[in-house]
Amino acid sequence: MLRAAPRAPLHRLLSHARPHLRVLLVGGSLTLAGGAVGLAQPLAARYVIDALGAGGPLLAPVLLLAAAVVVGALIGALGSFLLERTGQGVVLDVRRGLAGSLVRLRVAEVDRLTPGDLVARLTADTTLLRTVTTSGLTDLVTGAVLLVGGIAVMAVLDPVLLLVTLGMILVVGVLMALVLPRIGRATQEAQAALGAMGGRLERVFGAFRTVKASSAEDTELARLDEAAVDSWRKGVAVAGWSALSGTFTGLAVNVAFLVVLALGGGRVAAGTLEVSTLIAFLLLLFYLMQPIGMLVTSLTDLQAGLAAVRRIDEVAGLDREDTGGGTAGAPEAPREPASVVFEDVVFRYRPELPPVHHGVSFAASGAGLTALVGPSGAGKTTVFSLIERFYDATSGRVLLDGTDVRDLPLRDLRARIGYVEQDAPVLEGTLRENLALAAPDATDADLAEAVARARLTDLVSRLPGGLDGVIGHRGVTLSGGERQRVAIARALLRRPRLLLMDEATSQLDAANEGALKEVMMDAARTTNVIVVAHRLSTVTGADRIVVMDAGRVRAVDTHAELLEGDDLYRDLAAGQLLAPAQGN
Ligand SMILES: Nc1ncnc2c1ncn2[C@@H]1O[C@H](COP(=O)(O)OP(=O)(O)OP(=O)(O)O)[C@@H](O)[C@H]1O
Repeated sequence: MLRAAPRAPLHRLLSHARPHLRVLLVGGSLTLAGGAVGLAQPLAARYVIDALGAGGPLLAPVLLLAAAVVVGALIGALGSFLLERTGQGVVLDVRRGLAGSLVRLRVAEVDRLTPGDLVARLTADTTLLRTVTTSGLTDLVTGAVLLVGGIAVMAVLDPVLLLVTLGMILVVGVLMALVLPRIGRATQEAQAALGAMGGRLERVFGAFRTVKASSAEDTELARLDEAAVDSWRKGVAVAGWSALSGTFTGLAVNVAFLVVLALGGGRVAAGTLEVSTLIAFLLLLFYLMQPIGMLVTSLTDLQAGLAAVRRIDEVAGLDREDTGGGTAGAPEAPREPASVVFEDVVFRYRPELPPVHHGVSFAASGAGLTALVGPSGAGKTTVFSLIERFYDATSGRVLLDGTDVRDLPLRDLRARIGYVEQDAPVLEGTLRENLALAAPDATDADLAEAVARARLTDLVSRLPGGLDGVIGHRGVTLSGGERQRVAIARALLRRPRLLLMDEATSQLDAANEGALKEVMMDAARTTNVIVVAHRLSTVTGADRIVVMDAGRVRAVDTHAELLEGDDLYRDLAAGQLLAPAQGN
């Protein structure tokens, strides 16, 4: 679904760990030191056994052994705390970066993505990085160093028995080379399935009432279940491969132990090997299980981490908006009405789709009301999307105040505009938060003014908590008309120089419609207001009406002139009982 990231995943994984290099080095060194102290334990044990055999004083050897155990444990604990803390830091950094990328994605990218999958990338995939970028990396190094250290000590103790150990290590190495790529693949598939499950859940909650009303719970549940089972299956595969490698590693160590015991025991019986040396060797062999286990686990984690990095980096490769520069939200004085000009605009949503605009041209400047009317699908809402630069025109130009919108910093461009979407989305939170979304610095007086202008006073007095009353997820606790007016108040608070209003196709009763018309006419006295009108009754008094049909502008005129001169407009008006159709 998403493009692959440009850089090698291992490189990217290491780049996430790099800012924490110093703490990683300290944590890793402590783990290493803890391990080294552990490495000394078999030698201390040999010292105790020799002292026992010789009947010498025991206090010093026993104290040394106890110190090795306690100090090793303490150092190890501190090291692992530091690494875990760093791991959480890496996850925080990556989540921040990813959240920044997600929020700044271009609208066109979001059109083709599944939000649920993006959520999984931000939550589940980033979590996978916690271990791998810290203890995973340090365990890899520490495990390798300790393994080499252990082998060196073994070489000093007995080179023949060492050969048996090396054979065992070779078997484990070959095994890991076979298993690791499979673990990596299965992890990535498991994460993708988790993302798909998020997507399917979001599909259900995005249309929850429709799902219920359609009695579609069971079919939707089946889709969710399918994704859950898919993720489970891949997770089980990872568990299977991990268990297999763990078991074979354990088996290899045990076989090596038995062979060393048999060979060493024979040599002890023959008097060619000290019993203390054999015991020390066997202890070392078991001690080596720890670095070998570290290596196996960290390499397995590394596979999971690389899978997560691939999925996270796919988001980093998506197109983002450059919102930098500009003077966001800073009120400009005086706020003159902005002018809008469309110059022969051709636009297609995606290269493979046919154009939605086939050379749209019109101009709307100064204070006043411009209405865009036309049949469904004519391209009216798309006009707004191009002004806001949610998309860029394929050819032709969109000018705001005489400047091509592509040449304006996005923040500056959008700071001039108030936008009321057709379905007037309301965000979860309080009414105050919803209103101040586009104008965080709005004072109580500003809020009160916008509430009054958008005819929301009744709602504020009815809502428990007033302005601080909580509005449910997607505004479900509000009526359609209230949502529309909340969106209008939000747009007005921005003190826009251009107000774009996409009229709701439904939801408004006569009283609401009248209120909306008043708000619109009121705003049009000082602002350039462009409205996509589905009800012609809302715009009969507009200064100009732009009639669109199938991606083209048919006519621009007043209501009275259009009734006279434009067939389509006359039909639209007749359909809404505003004027008799031709021939009636
Ligand atoms: N994000 C999108 N991706 C692809 N095609 C789209 C997208 N949004 C709209 N379209 C298509 O573009 C065409 C014009 O849509 P637009 O929403 O501008 O029409 P409209 O005149 O506002 O319609 P309505 O009156 O029904 O709201 C439609 O055919 C629609 O299917």
